[in-house]
Amino acid sequence: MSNSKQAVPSTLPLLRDRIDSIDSQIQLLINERATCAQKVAEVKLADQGDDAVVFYRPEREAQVLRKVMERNEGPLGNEEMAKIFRQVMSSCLALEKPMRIAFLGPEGTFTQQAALKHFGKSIVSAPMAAIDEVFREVESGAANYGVVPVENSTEGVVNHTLDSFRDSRLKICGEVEERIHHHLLVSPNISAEDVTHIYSHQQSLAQCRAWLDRYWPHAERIAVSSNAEAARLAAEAGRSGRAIAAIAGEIACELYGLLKVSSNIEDRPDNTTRFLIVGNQEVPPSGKDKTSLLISAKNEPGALYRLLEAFERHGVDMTRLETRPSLMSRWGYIFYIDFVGHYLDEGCCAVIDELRERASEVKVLGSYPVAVL
Ligand SMILES: O=C(O)C(=O)C[C@]1(C(=O)O)C=C[C@@H](O)C=C1
Repeated sequence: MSNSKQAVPSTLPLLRDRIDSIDSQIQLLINERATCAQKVAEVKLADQGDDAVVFYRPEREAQVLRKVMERNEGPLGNEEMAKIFRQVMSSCLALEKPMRIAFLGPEGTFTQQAALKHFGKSIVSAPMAAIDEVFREVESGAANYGVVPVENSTEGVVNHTLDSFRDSRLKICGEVEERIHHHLLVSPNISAEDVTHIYSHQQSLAQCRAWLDRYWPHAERIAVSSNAEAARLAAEAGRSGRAIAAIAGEIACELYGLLKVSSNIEDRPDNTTRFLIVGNQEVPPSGKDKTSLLISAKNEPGALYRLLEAFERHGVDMTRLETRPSLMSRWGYIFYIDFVGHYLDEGCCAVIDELRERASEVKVLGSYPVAVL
């Protein structure tokens, strides 16, 4: 084993020898860990059987990554170290069973970026044209899990995602938050000075409006179906010598071989989107969880108050309340509520039991680990 107390060599060749020695130890340990993961898969198969076996364990992954961050002593930062272990676990899970993850496409969207952040890069990611198609792909078993956007700090909730839970039996198995950084991108053989049109999704054009007004006031802004589509169009135009630019993220930049003219051009530096992981499994407690509910309130005076009062009385911290038309009656509404804790926790269980008496419908969408990365 490497002894970190040894005197650190001072010459480049000796330092590189030391790095080679450490690398060989790391490589042995990673393969030892992967062998353990293979044994875990055998135990899971023996315990659960071929049809019911669930290899992906979100609660365990969250616990592993939290421990990594808690014991980290640097110089690498906690998040950087957790990302390394995220990929190690992704590779180990792929050894147990390769995961096919459906996401709101096309290739290059922030949702794909979020899927790779949450599951690591050893997955097969499948782009879907719409959010309900992501749900259907997972419900049919064609994908193991799905990743969909649920809210953005600038634009608010994604209604299509909330509405998809009304009729779906899928459970929320996790969440991931992605800082949304927009970049101005052009094809490598295009000069930025020649750009006359800037393509992006309407939301992204809106999120970069002040920057565009200041630095590119004369460029025409063209809204397209997604940032990834804008990046594809910029790459395609570049091949025929047409000077158009795209506003898109890192993954689209890499995917379509574009160059960054300007980075992080979003007007609000805290621009963040939260994504949900949906699947066919309930997740056991991880020690730091949240729960999402769908509730149909009775159409009577004080109905909403009585629902919310139960949380306060049981000391359960409600973190989100969204309203959507119920579609069951013209002015009926359903409520999406997030709260801190797992539905199996005593206080949360008591609240849910009371809600079932006070509401016309209570659907537990899932309890899942609070986002770690
Ligand atoms: O502990 C398990 O259940 C494992 O399968 C091992 C492991 C890991 O690499 O740590 C891999 C995949 C799971 O999603 C969780 C953890």
